[in-house]
Amino acid sequence: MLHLASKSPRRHQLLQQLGVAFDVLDVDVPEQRAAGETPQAYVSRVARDKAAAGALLVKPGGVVLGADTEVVLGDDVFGKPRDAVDAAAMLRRLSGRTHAVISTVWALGEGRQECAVCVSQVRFAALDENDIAVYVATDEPFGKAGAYAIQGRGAVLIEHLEGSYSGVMGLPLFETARLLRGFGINPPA
Ligand SMILES: Cc1cn([C@H]2C[C@H](O)[C@@H](COP(=O)(O)OP(=O)(O)OP(=O)(O)O)O2)c(=O)[nH]c1=O
Repeated sequence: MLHLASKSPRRHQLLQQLGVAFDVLDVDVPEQRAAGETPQAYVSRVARDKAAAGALLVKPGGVVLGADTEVVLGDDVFGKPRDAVDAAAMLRRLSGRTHAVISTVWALGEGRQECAVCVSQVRFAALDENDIAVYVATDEPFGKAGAYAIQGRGAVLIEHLEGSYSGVMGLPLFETARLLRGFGINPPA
């Protein structure tokens, strides 16, 4: 049995796209970057913690997926904004620049643990204060790493994407499908 340890409706929707049967586990793990932790190491640790928290809830023999997505600019990691001021500050930093979106997925099964990493580059258009205020007022930035959603109105902010659309949205499907095959779960082609 496959389990997705995630509260993110985007991840549920993306995993459904693969056509595999799964259920959803409600897990809550702290997302706090440790001093000196690289962005890649942080994303991987949080994704693994989610999968490990889920693994405590399931019967032996199951496979648990956990994922984490963060927006990274230089050494700064932008998670989900705390409030509207934080969201506007993130969008101001992303304006007119290229940032990375790192999505890591861990799969934990009996006697087997594997992870996949997906890094995409996203170039934002130059935004003025009005663009930022209008977008924040849509409420879309909340609950999204970096305060935007590629799958929503945020699409109009993105000049260029190099990488994986599903990875930016929260669950890189090519990498996840490959990971699952290693656990004997074969998404139908
Ligand atoms: C960049 C970007 C992120 N996001 C979302 C995906 C994730 O839900 C969220 C990043 O936060 P995460 O901490 O990765 O995930 P989450 O807290 O929403 O869900 P869970 O930990 O329970 O699995 O940002 C989008 O929906 N679109 C985007 O374009």
